[in-house]
Formats: sequence, C-alpha cells, structure tokens
Amino acid sequence: MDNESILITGPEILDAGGIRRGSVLIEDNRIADVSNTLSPGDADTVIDGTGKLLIPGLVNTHTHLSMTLFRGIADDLPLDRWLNDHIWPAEARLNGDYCYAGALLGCIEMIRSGTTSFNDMYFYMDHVARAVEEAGLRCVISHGMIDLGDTEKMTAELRESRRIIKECHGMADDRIRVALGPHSPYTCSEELLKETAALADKNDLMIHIHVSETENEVSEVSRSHGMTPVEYLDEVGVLGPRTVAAHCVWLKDWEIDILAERDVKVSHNPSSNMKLASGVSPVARLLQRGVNVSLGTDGAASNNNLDMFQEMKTASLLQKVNLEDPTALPAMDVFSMATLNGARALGIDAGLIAPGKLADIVILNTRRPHLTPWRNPPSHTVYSASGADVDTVICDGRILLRDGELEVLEEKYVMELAEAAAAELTG
Ligand SMILES: C[C@H]1O[C@@H](n2cnc3c(N)ncnc32)[C@H](O)[C@@H]1O
Ligand SMILES: [Zn+2]
Repeated sequence: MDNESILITGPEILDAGGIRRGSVLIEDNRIADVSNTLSPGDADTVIDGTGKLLIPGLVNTHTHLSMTLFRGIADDLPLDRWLNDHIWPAEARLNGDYCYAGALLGCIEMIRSGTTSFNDMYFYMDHVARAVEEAGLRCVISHGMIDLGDTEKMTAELRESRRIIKECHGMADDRIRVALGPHSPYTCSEELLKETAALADKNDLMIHIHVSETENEVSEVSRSHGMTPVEYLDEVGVLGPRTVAAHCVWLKDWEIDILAERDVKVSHNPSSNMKLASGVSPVARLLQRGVNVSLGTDGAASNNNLDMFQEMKTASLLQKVNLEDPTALPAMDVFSMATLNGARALGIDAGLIAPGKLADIVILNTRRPHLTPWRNPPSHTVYSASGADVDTVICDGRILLRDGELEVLEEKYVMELAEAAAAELTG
C-alpha cells in the first residue's frame, strides 16, 4: 500500500529555489524525478495536479504537540504566570494516555494544515511517538527536562531521556528520531545542561531548548550566572550545529555572533511571542548574519493552533511592523524558513522538490476565491492561503491526506478521545 510509486501530473511547483511547472514522480520514500515528460503510465498512483500548487511539506521546528489538550485554558497571560499558575499545575495531571490523545489530535491538525515534520518537546514521549507512527508524520522528539536545581530530579530526567532514546530513536523507518530537551537555562541546573551537552556529543544527538524568550529570563540568568542566556549556554557547551534554540527573542548583538559562529539553528515562534507579549525576535538581523532561522508554532496553548501558514504570514508581518520596513522578511524568505531552513534545522534530507530528496510533499488547491486571481505563488502562499487550502499531503512517500480526506487515523474517534482527555484533565 505505501511506498509504491506516485505521480503528480502538471502542478506548479514552489520551493526555496523558486517557481516552475513539472510533474513529480515519487518512488518508495523519495522524489525520483521532476520533469515535463513523465506520463501517467509510469506510476501506480496518479494524482491530477492541474490547478494545484505543489510545495515541500512544512516543517514546524518548535512545538509541544500534546498541549492541544490545553488549547484555550489560559489565554491573555505573560509566560511566567501562564506556566506557573496554569500550565504546570495542569501538566502535573498528565499521563501517557492523555499525551497520546493530544498528540494524535495534533498530528491530524498538522496534516490538515500541510506540516509533514516537526520538533516536539514534551512528556510521555514514547506515547507521542506511537501517535506519530500511526499518523505517518516525521519528527524529532525530546523529553522536556526540568530539574529546578534538584539533583534527584536531574537524575530522573536524564534517565527518562535515555529511556526515550533507547525505545524510540529510529522508530517507524527512521521517521522518528530522539533529541535531548533541556527545557531552558532558567529551569535546568548547570549540571543538567553540562550532562546534556556530554550526552549529545557522545551519541550524536540534537538538543532542543527554549532560549531568551522573555526579558525576565535574561535578567534571571544574568543575575544567577553573570552572563546572558546565550553566553551561559555557550559556556556550558549546549550550543552547536545540532542545537535548535526556540524563541531567541532577547538577543544582544554579540549573542547573534555566538549563534552564527556555533551554527545554532534558531526556531522563530512569532504567534506565541505575540500572544504572550514576550517580544519580537530580531529575525531579519539573524538571517543577515547567516543564522539558519526556521519557524515554529510553539504549543497550541500559546498560539492557539498549529497552522504553519498562519505562522509564515505572522512572521513576515511582525518583522515589517516592528522594523517599520515593508521590505523586511518578504514572502519567499519566510517560505524558505518554513521549508528548507526547517529541514536543515532538523537534519532532514527534504525541504526541496528535487530528485533524491525525501518525498514530503504538500499540494494546495489554488482555485479558491481568496487565491484568485492566481498570479503570484509565493505571495499567495504566505499572505493569502491558510492550512485549510491543503488538499493532499505525502510524507515519506505515503499519502496521508488525499483531496481533503485523511488516509490515516480516524478523525472522529481522535476528536472524541481528545475531548474526553481534556475534560478529565481540565474540565
Ligand atoms: C516542555 C515544557 O515546556 C512548556 N512550554 C510550553 N510552551 C512554552 C513556552 N513558550 N516557553 C517555555 N516553556 C513552554 C510546556 O508547558 C512543558 O512544561
Ligand atoms: Zn515552547
């Protein structure tokens, strides 16, 4: 059933390299050919791409998938009160079944809005992995480690990370990989951060961490360590090319240099930063210095959805208004962030529509009133489209959504499961 050949005939193709027209042939889990001479006889499955736009699957480089269960519970608060007074008390009641239900729901939401890969940090990650395996998506997952300076807690967090690595790394034909997830410089002890760096080095693992999200964090870290968060994380060895640093809102100029030098992968989360009023990340400057900046939604309790199309538009508009410069972060740049830069951040051989790349592909219906006249694909994709315009999704060469119909998971059942879990948790 999966991993046969699929031919998508005659769509327009948009990726970070530009716009063109051509048919796309998928064999097994990779793109085999992109050309104008392919004929329908060449494939087991043929998808008519006429009137469609074919793009690489979007990559969400920072989220907490199971937090779909907490959507709408604590709006209109700053990060510290949001976490301390609402989210952490609610999370204390989580278990594996709840996290599985929330992750399944999140997977459906992502498939329907054109995301094929994501970077997740949360709890009960073996249950999240099971959901992702069933959904057919690709991900990097990490157990969110928080020790608040407690040595016993630190040992337990590292033990749980090791367990998840052992059980889940390379699962589902390597669609699921495991990273280390020290939550942040303000919730992890110095020792935990150093242990994390050593473990990542030894086992060639990615690190996923929140960095310089709020002004409070910068004051707190500066007070405790006499250094800014980026300087401190560099000192303890956490920053490198396999580190995804989420947020990076409050950066001094020299911290941007450190991030660039270490080739840290920055994940920009504009909706969450705006909703929690955390601030505005200097994305245009980061990109100018050559930092690989990608996009993330953060969790559904601070966004409040997982739609990467909205995230692209928001990212662009936020830079423009903040810099009072309408040329800042144009459509093509933000589209590259959501595709190629995301794939690079997660070490995934995708993000471009080209032979040899992993077949993670999204097809949009362009024949919609709000996309008419169809004339400027990058502009329409970033400024006019939404996740609801996605009609077909392929991940790892397997069709997950076809003409708006899910080919994986039972949507009605998953929604009921998530409703029940949310009611028990927060109701
Ligand atoms: C993995 C941990 O990260 C928390 N979490 C979710 N969103 C954010 C954010 N924007 N900043 C910091 N922590 C966050 C989750 O609620 C969980 O406790
Ligand atoms: Zn987060």
